[in-house]
Amino acid sequence: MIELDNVAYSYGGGELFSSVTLSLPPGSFHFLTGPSGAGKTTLLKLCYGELTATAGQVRLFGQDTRSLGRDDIAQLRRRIGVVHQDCQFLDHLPVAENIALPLTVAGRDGAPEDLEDLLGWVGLRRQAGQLPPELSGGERQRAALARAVIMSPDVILADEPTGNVDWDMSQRLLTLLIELNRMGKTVLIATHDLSLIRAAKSEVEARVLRLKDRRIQAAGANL
Ligand SMILES: Nc1ncnc2c1ncn2[C@@H]1O[C@H](COP(=O)(O)OP(=O)(O)OP(=O)(O)O)[C@@H](O)[C@H]1O
Repeated sequence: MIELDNVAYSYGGGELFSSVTLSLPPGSFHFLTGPSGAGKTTLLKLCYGELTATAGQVRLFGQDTRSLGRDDIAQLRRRIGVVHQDCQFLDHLPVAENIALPLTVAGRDGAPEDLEDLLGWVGLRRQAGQLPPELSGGERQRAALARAVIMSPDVILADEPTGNVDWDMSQRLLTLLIELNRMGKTVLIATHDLSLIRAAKSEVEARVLRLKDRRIQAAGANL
C-alpha cells in the first residue's frame, strides 16, 4: 500500500532522518513511536504525499510519487484517511458537516444514512449539530477519525489519535482503529503512548517501528 525505500527528509537544515525503509502491506497494523521531535509527523506526511522526500523513493499503491504530478498524488491521497494531530476542523461548520467535508471537496454526495451510521459508530450522533469548539478532546478525536474514514480509504494514518484524552477514551479510539483494521484497512498510528501499544498488542498483530537517532528501528520486546 505504502512503501518508503531509503528515504531521507530535511526541512532545510540537517537531515531529520535518512535511510528510512518501511512497508505497510494491505491489512497490516503498525505503530510508529519515538521521542518528541524525532520526525513522526514528518514521516506520516511523506506517507500521504504531503511532503516530498529529499532522497529515496516513496511508493503509494505501487506508484513512485517522484513520477506523479500533484493531481495524481491528490487522487491517490483519497485512498488514505489521515487523523491529524491537531484535528484541524472548520470551527464555523457543525461537526457533521466537518466530517462530511472530504466528500464535499471531492464533489461527492454521501448518503445521509451513511453519515448517520458513521456518527453512530464514533458515538457522536448527539453532537452532530454542535460546532467543533464545543466538543471535548475525546469527541474531537472521534470526529477526526470519522472524517478520516468517510471516503472509505484503504489506509488510515493517525497522528497521536489519543493525545489529550484519558485512558478510557484512548481505549475507545484504539478499539475503533482495530475495528477498521479488522475490516481490512491498513492502519498506522504514530504515538508516544507505550501503554496504548501494549494494550493493542493483545488485540491485534501490530508491528512497532521506532524513529530514533535519525533512523527507523524495529522496537524490541521492552515496550
Ligand atoms: N514545517 C517545518 N519547518 C521546519 N522544521 C519543521 C517543520 N515541521 C517540523 N519541523 C521540525 O522537524 C522536527 C520533527 O518534527 P515532527 O513534528 O515530525 O516530530 P514528531 O516526532 O512528530 O514530534 P512530536 O512527537 O512532538 O509530535 C522538529 O524539530 C520540528 O521542529
